[in-house]
Amino acid sequence: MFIERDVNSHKKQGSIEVVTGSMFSGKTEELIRRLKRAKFAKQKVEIYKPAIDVRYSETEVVSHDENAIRSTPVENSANILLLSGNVDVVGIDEAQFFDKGLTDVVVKLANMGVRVIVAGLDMNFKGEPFGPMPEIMSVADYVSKVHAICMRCGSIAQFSHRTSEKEQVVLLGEKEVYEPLCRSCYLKTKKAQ
Ligand SMILES: Nc1ncnc2c1ncn2[C@@H]1O[C@H](COP(=O)(O)OP(=O)(O)O)[C@@H](O)[C@H]1O
Ligand SMILES: Cc1cn([C@H]2C[C@H](O)[C@@H](COP(=O)(O)O)O2)c(=O)[nH]c1=O
Ligand SMILES: [Zn+2]
Repeated sequence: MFIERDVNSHKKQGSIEVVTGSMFSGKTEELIRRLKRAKFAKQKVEIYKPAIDVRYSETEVVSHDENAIRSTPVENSANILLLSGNVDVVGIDEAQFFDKGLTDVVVKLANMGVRVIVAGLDMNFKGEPFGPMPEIMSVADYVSKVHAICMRCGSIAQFSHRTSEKEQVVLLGEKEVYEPLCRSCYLKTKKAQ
């Protein structure tokens, strides 16, 4: 489990943390856990998500287990910078859906002394890097890769397999459209398609 060296350390120096993995791997729960701890430490916390992600709520980040935290939906990464004056900690969920400018935004925030925590899918359903996530992982101070459980064999899963035939990269959905799979089950399933 990720433990902050010092919840207040960003006051001396900003930082970038990334929580990544497949769908159902616990990214949002981990993001909420870290942000709630920052709130207990009386820090000013702001949470953003892309405006397109309205699956559970327009104004909350919600995990698959229905843990929730208030959030601001934003149209693009530049808005995050505009809205984050005087903030100690910035949380960003579903970061894969943001534009490539998100990398610059998180670096600028960290350089201003902000602790930035980014959660997002590392790969799309094709197993390819997703949106700005690869760049953000490379500039991050800390990267936590979390895993789901494979729905076919019970191993550790890192792929988000799409069970529908739709081909566009962005397709919002839950268990009706996606299942987490391990490498071996993902490859077998793709071969059989
Ligand atoms: N196959 C699975 N493997 C692990 N967790 C699962 C699975 N299916 C459902 N879950 C639930 O999803 C929760 C994680 O939800 P969440 O934090 O929203 O994940 P993510 O943001 O990575 O999609 C787990 O605590 C668990 O209760
Ligand atoms: C793999 C994949 C996922 N999506 C969508 C599906 C969900 O709406 C989100 C991921 O949510 P989670 O919090 O990580 O469970 O992303 C997509 O649009 N395209 C994909 O390839
Ligand atoms: Zn498997």
